[in-house]
Amino acid sequence: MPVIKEHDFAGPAPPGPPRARGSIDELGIYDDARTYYTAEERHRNNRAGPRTRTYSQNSLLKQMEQMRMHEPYRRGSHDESTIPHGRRFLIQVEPTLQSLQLQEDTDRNMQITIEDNGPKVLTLRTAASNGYNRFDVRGTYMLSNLLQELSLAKEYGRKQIILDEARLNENPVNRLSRMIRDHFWEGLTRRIDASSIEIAARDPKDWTDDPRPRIYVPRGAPEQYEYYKKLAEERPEIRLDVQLLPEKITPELVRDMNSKPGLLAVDMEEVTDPKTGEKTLKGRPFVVPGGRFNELYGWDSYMESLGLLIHDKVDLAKSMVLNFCFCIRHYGKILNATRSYYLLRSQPPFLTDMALRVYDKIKHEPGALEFLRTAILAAIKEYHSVWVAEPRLDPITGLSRYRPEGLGVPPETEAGHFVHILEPYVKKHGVTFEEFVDAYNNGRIKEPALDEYFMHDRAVRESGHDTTYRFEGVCANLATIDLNSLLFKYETDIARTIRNVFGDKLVIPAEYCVGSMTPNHVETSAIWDRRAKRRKLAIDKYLWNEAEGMYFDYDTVKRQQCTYESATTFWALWAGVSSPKQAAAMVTKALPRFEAFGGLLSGTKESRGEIGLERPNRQWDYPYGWAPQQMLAWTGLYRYSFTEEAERLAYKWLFMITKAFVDFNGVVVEKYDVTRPIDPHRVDAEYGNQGLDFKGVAKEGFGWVNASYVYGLQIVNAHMRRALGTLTPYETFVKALEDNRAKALAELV
Ligand SMILES: OC[C@H]1O[C@H](O[C@H]2O[C@H](CO)[C@@H](O)[C@H](O)[C@H]2O)[C@H](O)[C@@H](O)[C@@H]1O
Ligand SMILES: [Ca+2]
Repeated sequence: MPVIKEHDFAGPAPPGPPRARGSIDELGIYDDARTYYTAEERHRNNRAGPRTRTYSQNSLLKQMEQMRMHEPYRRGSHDESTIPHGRRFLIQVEPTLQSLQLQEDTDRNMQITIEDNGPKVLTLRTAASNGYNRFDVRGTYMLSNLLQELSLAKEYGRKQIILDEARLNENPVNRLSRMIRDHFWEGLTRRIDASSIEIAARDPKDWTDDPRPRIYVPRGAPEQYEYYKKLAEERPEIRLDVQLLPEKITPELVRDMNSKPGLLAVDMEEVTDPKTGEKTLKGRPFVVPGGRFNELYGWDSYMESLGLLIHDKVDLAKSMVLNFCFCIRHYGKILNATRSYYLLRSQPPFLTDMALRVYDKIKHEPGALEFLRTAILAAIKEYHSVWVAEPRLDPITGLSRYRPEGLGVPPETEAGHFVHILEPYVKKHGVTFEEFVDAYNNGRIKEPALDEYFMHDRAVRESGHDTTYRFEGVCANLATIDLNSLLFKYETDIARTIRNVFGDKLVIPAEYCVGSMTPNHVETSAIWDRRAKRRKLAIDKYLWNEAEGMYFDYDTVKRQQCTYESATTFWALWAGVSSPKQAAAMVTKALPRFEAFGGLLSGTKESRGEIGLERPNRQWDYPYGWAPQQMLAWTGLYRYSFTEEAERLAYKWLFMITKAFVDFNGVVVEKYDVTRPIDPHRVDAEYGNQGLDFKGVAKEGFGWVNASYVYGLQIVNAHMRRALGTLTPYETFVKALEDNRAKALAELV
């Protein structure tokens, strides 16, 4: 079986979203909303002269009905429907928005979806006729696009617009790709500096009575401390609280900081202020996941970077790598996310792959090599000090576990998440819930069984898979296939980079040394090759299950393999740790257990077990599917030349997302129920779904799902992409292919 070479893979060739090219592009029909709605000339009805109408599309009709008059009903005249790039409508924004909402948003959730019971038709007036002719806009998709366009037009202050029909009936694959490229990334980009600190500092998870903006600056960045202090003084109205982080970060310190949660500073660059000519600092931007997650996350960022790179937003992906290097330098690790309450834990590590993909795009630029050197050195430091050090390293197997430090109950979870766990203790101590949590967190009440529970809970959150019955009450003991695949990838990436980019010699400066390392010693690829080989042996020994044809976690305390079937088994393909034989076994035996309507399930139904009142659904279990699981599996399957399987899974995922986007007013959410064909975005486990809460038009989508969409479009072939644009279910698509093939064969004879 041919195995593709490391980093040859960046997904197959065709670019993600096609920018409409040729004359349609020159007309700017698919311009981003700002460009489209701020172009004065575009919205001036040059054909109208002084007669421009000011009534809403339906109001004249209503008046005539009231007067029992009949306006001659004219659908667009012949020449309008044959205009090369389609019909254009002359619309009065506010009144049309109002009648549209009143008539079509029947459940009043500020979205037009297949669940609304309106007539699903609205009459618009055409621009070419100066509003004299009318045309019906029909169906959920076009009407919801109209709602979105009008919402955007209103935001840009337009009273009247001339709207291209092509924006209403646009191929949904193109529209979603365009929304992601032109709107969602921007909506999710944050910068922690004077330009927008109040937006970046906002924390929807803040549980305190006074959720004011607060930033913690590490000791090693005094210039940043000065910068934020000055900013706070100059703009007292934002109430920015600037705190210097103590030198030593301990579990007690982090627990005590929970009464004052805040952002953690990330990297800044020195720039010259164009107004004053003076030197100042500028925050390095980053993308946040969205919804309640308004900070820089670990593995979300990696997934997001795959989408950003396809959209040529290389600087943003590069900036996120540099922010990670800053975190390793100042906080000792890539954090779960950059808030004070995440200081002690990390998330699944992807830094080497992320840095190499960025490097690949910038390697001809000055400074590219230094960028890669910094990132690889940071990854080496993180590898030694976080992932292969106690307590995460299991010295017996040589494998690693998620096992962060910490004290007490994680404060950022949704209220009520731990009630069922803590209730018995609350009763036992005869205090209120709040009193118990406070006493337990501060060590006045000791409960060793709870300590054990929360050690595992923290590990669950570090794993990124929070939460799942795979991990409950045991996570910190597990050598997981996910983490060990990722570390194998670090080892092989580092080996190859040292060998191929740095002439097989990498000097490790003092600031990157860990433990007994000698400053400025030289590392070659050999030691990293050996580490990778050792890990592969251990993975084969402890995690591979020949009979089942897949990998399982290994319980390092019970010294036995676990039985929970997790989609993370495919991460071994992504990392290249499997042999071709193992890969083939996984495709034949394991893949069918995880494949569902909308792509890959996180875990199998059998492994999750029965759920009920006492045992609620967990969001990383069956029947949910998550973007990172899909993206890693597609890449892994591709890597081992299982192209057809990768394409099929990508198609199913993309189809589900596109259909929800079309039927539910442009929604893109954090995760999907991949067994639910009609409304897969409905997920009520734990804190519910993120990305649903918008009025009129979605502005952000959700970071890693946005990325999975544009990345997935690179996995499927052109034929599939076209079929997705017409919302063809996978089975219909395959049937059509088979029919065509049979026909072609018959014609051959
Ligand atoms: O607030 C509860 C938990 O939320 C986060 O986890 C979820 O969102 C993250 C951001 O998209 C994602 O990385 C993670 O995989 C999700 O499960 C957070 O990471 C947890 O630490 C937190 O307790
Ligand atoms: Ca509605």
